[in-house]
Amino acid sequence: MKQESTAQNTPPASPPLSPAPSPPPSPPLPSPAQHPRDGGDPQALWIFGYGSLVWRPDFAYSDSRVGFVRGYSRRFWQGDTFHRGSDKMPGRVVTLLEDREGCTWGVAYQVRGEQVSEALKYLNVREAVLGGYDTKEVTFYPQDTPDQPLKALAYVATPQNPGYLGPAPEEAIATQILACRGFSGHNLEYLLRLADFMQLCGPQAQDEHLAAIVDAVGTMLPCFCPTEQALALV
Ligand SMILES: N[C@@H](CCC(=O)N[C@@H](CS)C(=O)NCC(=O)O)C(=O)O
Repeated sequence: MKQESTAQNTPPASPPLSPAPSPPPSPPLPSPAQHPRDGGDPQALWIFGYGSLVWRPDFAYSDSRVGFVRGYSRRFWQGDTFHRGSDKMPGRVVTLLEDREGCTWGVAYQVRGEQVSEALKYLNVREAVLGGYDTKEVTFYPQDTPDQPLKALAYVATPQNPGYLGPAPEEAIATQILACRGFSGHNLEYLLRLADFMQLCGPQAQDEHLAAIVDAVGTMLPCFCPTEQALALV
């Protein structure tokens, strides 16, 4: 899918200002030599999104492709106390787990010229400072041209970051998602928007971990829905 960005003229939204505690010092931005360049255009960079970035990149880009990376599985194993949770009730967002058999679908965005520094500056705050993610080079396979893979930059939350929660039963993850919200919205929205994206990718794009959490949420939701009596009090 080749999309002309509608975001080219809209400034990237920055995370909402909030009385959140002052974030830790920003980790150094990847230097131009450090991040993968698009072989075709030395001024271009591809950024791979596989969580909130698939529906809310919020930075200007010149092109985008739906596709996948091999050797990684997506897991709701990163805690989040800003965007989809709080210090008292951290939400769960996704990261990439190295997995030889794994395949993770998402969207790669091409940034060019001045878009590169703007995107990296914005994502450094949203992903690294506020989210605990590090950058990693991955090989991205566009859905339409899997024989022409691209080098891309991905933001990955490793087990060494303080927000990392690690594995839990999908039912426990679903309960946490149903209960949490942050400055970017409810954690359930995060889950369902990602599930919607995967639906759009078609039957070849499977994510059993994501599907199990969505199923668990569907089973539990009636318990979280207000009863008639509770609605009568509204
Ligand atoms: N790095 C992954 C995950 C990104 C992600 O979900 N990051 C959180 C930071 S904790 C975020 O940006 N959340 C914004 C939101 O939830 O709308 C991606 O490429 O999409």
